[in-house]
Amino acid sequence: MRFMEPLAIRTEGLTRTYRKPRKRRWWSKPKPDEAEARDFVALDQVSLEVRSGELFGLLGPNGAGKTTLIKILTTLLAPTSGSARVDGLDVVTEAHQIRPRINMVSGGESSGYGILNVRENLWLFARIYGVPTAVAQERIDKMLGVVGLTEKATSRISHLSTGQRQKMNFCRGFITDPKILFLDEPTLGLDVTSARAIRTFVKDWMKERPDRTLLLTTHYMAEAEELCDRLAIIDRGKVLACDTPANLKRQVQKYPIYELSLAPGHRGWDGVDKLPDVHQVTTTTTPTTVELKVSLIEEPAIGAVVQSLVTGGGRILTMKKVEPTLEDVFIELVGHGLTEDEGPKG
Ligand SMILES: Nc1ncnc2c1ncn2[C@@H]1O[C@H](COP(=O)(O)OP(=O)(O)OP(=O)(O)O)[C@@H](O)[C@H]1O
Repeated sequence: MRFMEPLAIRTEGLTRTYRKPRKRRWWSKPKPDEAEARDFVALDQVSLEVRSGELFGLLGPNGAGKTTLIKILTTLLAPTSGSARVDGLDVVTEAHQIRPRINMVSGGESSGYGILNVRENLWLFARIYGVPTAVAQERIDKMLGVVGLTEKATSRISHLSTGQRQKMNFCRGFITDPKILFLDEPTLGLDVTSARAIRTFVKDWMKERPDRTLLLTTHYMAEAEELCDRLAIIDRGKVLACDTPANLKRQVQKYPIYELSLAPGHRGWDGVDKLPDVHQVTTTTTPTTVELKVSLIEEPAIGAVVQSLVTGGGRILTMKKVEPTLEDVFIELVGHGLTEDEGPKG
C-alpha cells in the first residue's frame, strides 16, 4: 500500500450544476427534456488532492468554476454530486466541524459593518471564531502593519477606499489562525507594493507552521508561479492539469530553446539547422540585429551551434536560454491566454 500523506483537501468526482433561470411561458408547459437542458455544469467531475502544508493554486479564466469550488470546500454551497473532504471531514455531513478550522477571503468582496471601525470589525470577527480578545488585538496589530493599514485602525470602514477594504478583509483571513485558508484573488486590483507585501506575508505565514494549508486562486501568472507549490489549471469546470509550476512548464517545452542576438552583416547562421541534434532554427531580422531562435533535440548541441556561428563569421551579441512561462502552459491547455477576452460561452 502507498504511504498516504495527510490530505488537507480531497475531492472526488465533484460536480456542481446551476439551474439557469427559465423564461416564464405561462401558455406552454415545459417539454420533458427542458429541465436537463437548463442545468449549467459549473464544476465537472473534479478530483483533486491538496496535501497538508501545501500552497496550492487554482488558475483559470473567468467563469472556470474556481469560486464554485471554493464555496463548496468552505461549506457555503452543496455539491450536486461527488464528494469533498476538508481536513478529512465531509463538507456536507461534517460542515460544522470544518468551519472552525478554515477561513476564506475573497479579493473582490466588500464585507464588514460600515458603522464599525477597522479594528472593531476585525475584533468582532475574531470573537465570533472564539479568539480571546488579547490574542485578537495582537494579531490585528500585526496584520494591519503587514498591509499598511495601521493608521486606519480607528477609521469607520465605510470611509475606506475599495483597496483598503480589501486589505482589511485580507487581515480577517489570518486573525483566526486557520488550519486551512482559502484566498480567492487576494491581490486583485491592489497596487504593486501592497500586492508584493501580501505575497511576502503569505509565503512567510506558510513557512511559519508546516501544518498550514493555503488554497489560492489568482489571475496573475507571476503570482501563481511565485507562490504555489502546485497548481491546478481549471477551465469550464474541468481540471486540465495539476502539477508543480516547474513540471507544468516542462510539459510544454518539448525541446530546450536558446535565443541568440547576432550583429547583422554576416550570414554565419547558414547551415546551423543542419547540425546534429538541432531541431529547428528561426531567424528574425531587426534594424540592428539578427535574432536566432534555436530549438535543440539535445541541449549540449548548443556548443556546436555557437562554434558554427563564430566560425561562419557571425558575431554573437547576447545569448539566453528561453524558459516557457505558465502563460505558455495555459495557452497550450486552454487554447487562449488567461487575460484574453473569452467572449460568450454556451
Ligand atoms: N448562482 C449561480 N447561478 C447560476 N450560475 C452560476 C452561479 N454562480 C456561478 N455560476 C456560473 O458558474 C460558472 C462558474 O462560476 P465561478 O464563479 O465558479 O467561476 P470563477 O472561476 O470563480 O470565475 P471568476 O474568475 O470570474 O470569479 C460561471 O459560468 C457562472 O456564470
